[in-house]
Amino acid sequence: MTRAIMHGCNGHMGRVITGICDNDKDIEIVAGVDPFDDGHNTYPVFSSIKDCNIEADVIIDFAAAKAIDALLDYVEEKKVPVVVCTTGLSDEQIARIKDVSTRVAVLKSANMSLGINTIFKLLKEAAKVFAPEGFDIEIVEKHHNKKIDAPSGTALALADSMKEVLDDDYFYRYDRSQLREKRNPKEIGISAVRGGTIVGEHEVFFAGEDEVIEIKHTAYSKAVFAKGAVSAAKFLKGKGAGLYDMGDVIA
Ligand SMILES: NC(=O)C1=CN([C@@H]2O[C@H](COP(=O)(O)OP(=O)(O)OC[C@H]3O[C@@H](n4cnc5c(N)ncnc54)[C@H](OP(=O)(O)O)[C@@H]3O)[C@@H](O)[C@H]2O)C=CC1
Ligand SMILES: O=C(O)C1=N[C@H](C(=O)O)C[C@H](O)C1
Repeated sequence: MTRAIMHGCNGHMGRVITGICDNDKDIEIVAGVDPFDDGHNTYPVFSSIKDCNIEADVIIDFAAAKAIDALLDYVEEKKVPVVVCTTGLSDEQIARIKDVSTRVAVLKSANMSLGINTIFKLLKEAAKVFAPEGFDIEIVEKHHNKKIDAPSGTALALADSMKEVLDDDYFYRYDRSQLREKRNPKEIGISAVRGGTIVGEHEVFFAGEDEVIEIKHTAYSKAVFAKGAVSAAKFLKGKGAGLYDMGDVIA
């Protein structure tokens, strides 16, 4: 049995994960953390992670970038492994996660779905074939109108996965509105659409002369992310210090 703390328990993802754990005998949410609590949870809820006095094997985090520093303080102090799913983190926060992972197990992933984590591998192969042939690379992501960060963490991770196998001079272009020049062949364009209740769509285009390859992932419910996060929490229980990702869980 994995005992988990749900960080961001009253948010959209926290609620879906709570529902999944209610029907899974191998994991139990023993406490939640969220600034606002309407008392609907069956577990105790703390308004701040620093006040949480319940022991657990792992923390599942779907909260907000502004909450990450206090979360990492707690992880360091209690030496409790953490699955970090929150996106929109600063470069400093990402650097701190790497540092903390030298002392505690941390699994960080901008997208917990099987589909996106498989696409990371496919994109590396595709980029190796199409980029040297002069194909332009563009990413378009679409999300609901409640999303705070743009572009999505997944779009950045998709770009990063390709950049690993491309020449160093490739760079990310988020906005062309001030440009009056042709597209730079070394840019990876990343565009964000926000509207309605779109759960999450990511599309990567390799656009060449007279042919276009499109690789697309569509999430139809938040359950795809929640199931991945629950698997990741079970995986991380008892793990030694290190920086893990969903590739380790799926492998
Ligand atoms: N890796 C992945 O696969 C996925 C990642 N995400 C990411 O997860 C994050 C959460 O998404 P979602 O659930 O949709 O967002 P929500 O805004 O619905 O939920 C976040 C919850 O965290 C709460 N919160 C804010 N500050 C703190 C704090 N200091 N401590 C604890 N909880 C806090 C919020 O409270 P309040 O509303 O009062 O501020 C809210 O209840 C986002 O960054 C999103 O991009 C989402 C889906 C999949
Ligand atoms: O905020 C969301 O909803 C999502 N955020 C993640 C991201 O920023 O990539 C993952 C998923 O697409 C849903």
